[in-house]
Amino acid sequence: MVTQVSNISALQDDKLTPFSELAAKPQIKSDVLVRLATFLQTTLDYKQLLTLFKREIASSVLVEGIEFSNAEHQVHYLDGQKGPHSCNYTLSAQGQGLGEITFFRTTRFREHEMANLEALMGTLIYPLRNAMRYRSALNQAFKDPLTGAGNRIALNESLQREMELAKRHGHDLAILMLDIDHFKTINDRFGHLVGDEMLKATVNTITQCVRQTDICFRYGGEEFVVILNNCNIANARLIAERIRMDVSETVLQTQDDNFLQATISCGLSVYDANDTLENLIHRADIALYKAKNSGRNKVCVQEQTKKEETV
Ligand SMILES: Nc1nc2c(ncn2[C@@H]2O[C@H](COP(=O)(O)OP(=O)(O)OP(=O)(O)O)[C@@H](O)[C@H]2O)c(=O)[nH]1
Repeated sequence: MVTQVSNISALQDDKLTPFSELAAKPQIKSDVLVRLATFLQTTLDYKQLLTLFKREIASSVLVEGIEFSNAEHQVHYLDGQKGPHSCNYTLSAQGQGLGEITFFRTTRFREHEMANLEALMGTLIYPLRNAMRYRSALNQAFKDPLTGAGNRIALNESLQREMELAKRHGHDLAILMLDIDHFKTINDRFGHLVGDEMLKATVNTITQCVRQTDICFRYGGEEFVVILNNCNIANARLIAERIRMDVSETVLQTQDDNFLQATISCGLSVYDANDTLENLIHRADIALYKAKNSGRNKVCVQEQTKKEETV
């Protein structure tokens, strides 16, 4: 299989500076570029943007697949098919890296087609930069700035979506509500900054104990919720136990060389098709209350039947 990869070129702003001299000159009429630029201003969604771009350039250059990746924004997207021939570009705007874009197709890209492609890409740079900025702003709006965990808005959105998916596909879904034990004492003895460090360390430990698709949210001060999708009660208990153990074994070294260890109490509830978001959270909250009242550093379950049990 022959793979054609063009020399990687740095596309800066709307100007392309290829490492190798391309003899061919672009043959794109200015009205095509204006039309394309106008189209690309209609969305801030990078996936839509790339789909639009692929569709709109079809009359100038046939492209069967576009792959875009941006490590900083954790974006990797393929529109269409990968083919045996490809040309790849590193994109940047005003010195800011925008990621890599690769065009694929079954037949070889001719030099004049690459020249056209590069001219067309000039219209993509700023809309793509805006789309990346928008994505970053959206992500920030859903994050707790201290710990990096999702915030309450993100929790509500994600849990609602996961509940709908679980209902539609008959998947299991469980949530954990976790609360650091005697956190007030840590704040009182060592100060709020150390308390903050403890919150961050706890989120780190929690996220290391779960799959990437299971997301951790800060529910309140020192309270967190983890959504465990595709997870039945037995597995949810195991995960909750693992988090409880790992948190109790994590040692936080303060700047004054104090070594702190915290424990966590956990309430678990499992989604039932008749549940509302509030019900599901409420049951996890009741289970957490039970764990606190029965000595802390424990995992408790609150089932739909209102039967409570300790792991
Ligand atoms: N450092 C820090 N402390 C916080 C933050 N948000 C809430 N808190 C503190 O968290 C503490 C919570 O205390 P309590 O609700 O009494 O709970 P607790 O001391 O953990 O006791 P139990 O939950 O019953 O084990 C309070 O002292 C809050 O001020 C924060 O962002 N940073």
